[in-house]
Amino acid sequence: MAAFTIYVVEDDEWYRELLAHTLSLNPDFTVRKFSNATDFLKSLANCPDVVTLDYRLPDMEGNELLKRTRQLCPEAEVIIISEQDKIETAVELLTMGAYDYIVKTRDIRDRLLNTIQHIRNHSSLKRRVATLEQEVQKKYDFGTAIIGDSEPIKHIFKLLTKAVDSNITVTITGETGTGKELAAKAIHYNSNRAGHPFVAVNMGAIPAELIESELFGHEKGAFTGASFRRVGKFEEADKGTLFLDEIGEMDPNLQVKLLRVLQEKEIVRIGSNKPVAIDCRIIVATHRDLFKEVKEGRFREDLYYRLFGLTIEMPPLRNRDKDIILLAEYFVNQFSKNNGKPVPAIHPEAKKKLMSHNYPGNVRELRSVMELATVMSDGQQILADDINFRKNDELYEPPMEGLTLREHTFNIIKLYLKKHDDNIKEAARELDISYSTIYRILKKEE
Ligand SMILES: Nc1ncnc2c1ncn2[C@@H]1O[C@H](COP(=O)(O)OP(=O)(O)OP(=O)(O)O)[C@@H](O)[C@H]1O
Repeated sequence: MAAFTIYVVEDDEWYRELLAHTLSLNPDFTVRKFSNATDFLKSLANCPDVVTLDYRLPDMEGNELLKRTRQLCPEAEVIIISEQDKIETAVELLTMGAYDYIVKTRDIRDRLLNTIQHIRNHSSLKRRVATLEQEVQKKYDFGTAIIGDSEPIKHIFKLLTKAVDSNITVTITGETGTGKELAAKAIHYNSNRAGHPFVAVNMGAIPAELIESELFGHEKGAFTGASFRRVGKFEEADKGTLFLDEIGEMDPNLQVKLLRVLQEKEIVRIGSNKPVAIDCRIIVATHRDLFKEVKEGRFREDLYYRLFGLTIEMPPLRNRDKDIILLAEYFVNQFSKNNGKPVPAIHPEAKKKLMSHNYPGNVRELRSVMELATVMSDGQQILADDINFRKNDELYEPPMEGLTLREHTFNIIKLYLKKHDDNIKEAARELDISYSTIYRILKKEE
């Protein structure tokens, strides 16, 4: 861990030396001592990680000093050291943002070291989260995350930039596997909402009776089985982005509710009557032609126009010939590196074979073909024989027409299970639903 700076502010010399000595025994700690508030405040041009603050100093009230410290160094944690064990004072100081309140007793040293250890763990966690956030952001830089150099994809980059620069509602359309979710993430992680959650919900994959509580949350006891309060996806995505995938599959009753939420900018948890304000950007996606759905009466016209903002149509891979090899090399590279293997080259004959396919499963299909080819190759070169396209009837493409929502849900779950070799955990993860939901739906259809 990096060096950790602690300022000890204490007018009683004996205590000041005791605390400073105890802390400086740890070689990672840099300790500075102050006997009054004035000198201490002057030193806050450089913020420490932690301050131990005597509650009674000759030149300033404890509350006031805590307030100023928090203003000057909001990231520094303040531990109040006090003579008295008064619960009201402790509560007041903790509410004002003090990290802990320690009374001058025999075990003060242990207590102080313990608290500082907590703070260190917490701050290293905070640093880790910040690094991870940066990594995620880098991962979704347009150029690095969305591979392509063809004219259609260059046009998409332009639209994505427009979406990032404004808060406009975005509808992403396109066939399965064309990168709709990837585009939504790229918008989010490049926008000023990037530091907040990106929450994805697949409207087609969640059973109708669960979707409302999934989106809006519920209070404890709102219905049988609601044994705890649950925050819905709208609240989870607070200050971030809510990605509603397969919006065209949304139940008509729910369409009305969604429209209301978009208009009022608030939701009401099931079992509650208290509205909760929401602040999240909405991005929706569909593989359907929503306007046609409106004309045929399956999608509400008012919701359609409410959602109508910027439409980004992801091009199918067959219209982006130029990107096929680029993407193929990218997936081989990524897969080999993730598995700690050398990166095989793609033989010209294999490239020819890749160029001759029409990719009904789009980029997702190319990705799985290339991952399998990497496994099948001798590690040096991917040959034409290593490239295997699945037959059309095996492709992952859920049938959408003429089914009830329940049948549709069941089929989707079966397809995801097939895709993950009956691994329920993996299927649940990808569908963003719980294990138990999968079990329950399978059981019902038996
Ligand atoms: N241009 C691209 N560059 C790199 N990877 C891509 C690109 N487009 C898609 N992918 C990858 O292809 C896979 C499918 O993409 P994604 O899930 O975003 O598609 P989708 O259109 O949302 O699919 P569906 O309609 O089935 O939900 C993902 O692994 C994604 O990372």
